[in-house]
Amino acid sequence: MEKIIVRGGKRLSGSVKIEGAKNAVLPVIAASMLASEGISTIYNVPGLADVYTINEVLRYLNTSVSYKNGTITINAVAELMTEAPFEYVRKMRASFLVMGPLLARVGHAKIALPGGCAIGSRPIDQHLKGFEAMGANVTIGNGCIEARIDGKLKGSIICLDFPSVGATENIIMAATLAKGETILENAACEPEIVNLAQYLNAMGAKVSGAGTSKIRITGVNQLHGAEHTILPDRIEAGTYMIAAAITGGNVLVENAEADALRPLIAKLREMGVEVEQELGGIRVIGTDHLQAADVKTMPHPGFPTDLQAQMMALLLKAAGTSVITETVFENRFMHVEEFRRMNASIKIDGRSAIINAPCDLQGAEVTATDLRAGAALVIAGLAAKGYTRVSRLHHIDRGYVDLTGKLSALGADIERVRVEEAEQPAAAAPEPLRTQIGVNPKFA
Ligand SMILES: CC(=O)N[C@H]1[C@@H](OP(=O)(O)OP(=O)(O)OC[C@H]2O[C@@H](n3ccc(=O)[nH]c3=O)[C@H](O)[C@@H]2O)O[C@H](CO)[C@@H](O)[C@@H]1O
Ligand SMILES: C=C(OP(=O)(O)O)C(=O)O
Repeated sequence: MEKIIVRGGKRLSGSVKIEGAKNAVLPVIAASMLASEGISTIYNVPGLADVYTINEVLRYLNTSVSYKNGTITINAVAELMTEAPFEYVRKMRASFLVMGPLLARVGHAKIALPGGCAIGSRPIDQHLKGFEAMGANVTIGNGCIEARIDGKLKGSIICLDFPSVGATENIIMAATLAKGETILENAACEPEIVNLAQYLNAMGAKVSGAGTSKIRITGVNQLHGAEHTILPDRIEAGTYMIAAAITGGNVLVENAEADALRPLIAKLREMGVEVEQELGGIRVIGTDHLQAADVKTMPHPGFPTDLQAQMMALLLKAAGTSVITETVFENRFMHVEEFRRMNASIKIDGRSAIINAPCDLQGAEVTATDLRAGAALVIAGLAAKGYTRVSRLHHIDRGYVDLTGKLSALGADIERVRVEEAEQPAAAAPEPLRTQIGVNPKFA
């Protein structure tokens, strides 16, 4: 197995380039299956494990996908298969995004229950509610979800209980080929949804209102392949901004878009970090006097849950008491236990983490419990005394292209090494799959 080994104490400086967004490219690749004519070309595609996984899912469904130098070409013209098996889907929850396109184009989809990060119960009831409102018959059994419609889906008015990103994307994709108009209310407003809608419209769809909570989709008869560029990854950008801040560094985060990062920028400034928009990116200049701040994660345009763990790492170095409240996922504090190994003082009270800082962070043997937790531990390691060794790197590889190389180029003392199995910490037991259907307790 591999580990990242980081020795804290270096100030980061220079510039780092941000890749295309994982959370934008996954739905875009899934949406490509809607094109019964022509080829799609997708630019600025990051070389991430999740991208390879969704490409494999599409290939299994009889779509031709090729990926070279950051560009994917997809030909989905052949007759599609409609069943996505467990061995692909379990790796990545976003595989479930093929359900909307399959249902719209072929009228049938049978998908194994999706996997994902160990960040709590992640039901898919809102996706299914949308498909059912459009006339699909949905059944669940033997670890699979099957949806079927005789003829075409029908446009409908759908109001989500919660602005779910995945449900919004799946329902928009399903509605593009439905008969009539679909109105989606309480829709998620994330920039990745705007990016998806732009692609769908380039394919011939009629989607308006993406980026607001009310999205209107008028069904069309057929969609065709199109060219599309993936927007920069705001979460990767935010991760490097926080890494720069925790080291008191001076880093230009190239391609980062300030509009998509407003809540993080506001919090960094509140903590005393200098953040400037420059031509070509965002510059972050750290301070040796970080101030405590309270953070509450929310759907966009609130503070993103995907930056919560990294922000916690930064708050461990800020003077005073900070409170982080996680409202999006019910169990996204798995990194707290790992931070405690690094001498962090954090108390959990329900959905809040109370941080007493500044902590005298010390390097330790830690485990990436999920994707962003992994990045956060590396960030904490940049500011800790001595060596921090992070294991379970497959989580980090889902969402970061060459995290070690990019941090090293900024001056961090960091390397990724292969270690013998016998040296693995006892904690490296296989992970249980934590996905379930049903109603999120918060909606019950
Ligand atoms: C591939 C991708 O884009 N992943 C992102 C997407 O995940 P994802 O699309 O899975 O996240 P959702 O917005 O759907 O989930 C948000 C909350 O709603 C709940 N929920 C969701 C759907 C549903 O049918 N029922 C239900 O109860 C979830 O359990 C969670 O508590 O948005 C999350 C929230 O910004 C991000 O953390 C993920 O990085
Ligand atoms: C939770 C995340 O991703 P996913 O929804 O793909 O598990 C993430 O990107 O932080």
